[in-house]
Amino acid sequence: MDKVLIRQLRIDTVIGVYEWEKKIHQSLLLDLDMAWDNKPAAATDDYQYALCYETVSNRLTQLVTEHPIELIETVAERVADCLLQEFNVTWVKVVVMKPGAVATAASVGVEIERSR
Ligand SMILES: Nc1nc2c(c(=O)[nH]1)N=C([C@H](O)[C@@H](O)CO)CN2
Repeated sequence: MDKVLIRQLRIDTVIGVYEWEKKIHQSLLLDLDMAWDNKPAAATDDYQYALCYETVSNRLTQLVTEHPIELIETVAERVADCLLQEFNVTWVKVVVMKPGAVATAASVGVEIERSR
């Protein structure tokens, strides 16, 4: 299966369940695997057939930062839903990491796979 990948997309936003977290910005790091047939873009060298990783990155940053969110699970689900609905992706793996959330862990996060 062909994919378009985004790695370590940093999104600074209001995220967390505790009151103190609702007053600050914290970084999330997103890894995205998106099923996409890359052959048409490669065969024509035409951008219109490509899933634009820049457009996706900008849209997801807007989506995640537009409202405060408590759980990283909610972030992952909203991101997956956006990719399936708005970008015509048929399968996606979304990893959302919240580095620094647990002082004794390098990072913590969630991973989901969704399809339509
Ligand atoms: N499974 C999850 N557990 C926790 C989350 C979360 O989003 N998903 N969030 C928190 C707090 O916001 C934490 O990150 C504060 O350091 C705790 N557990």
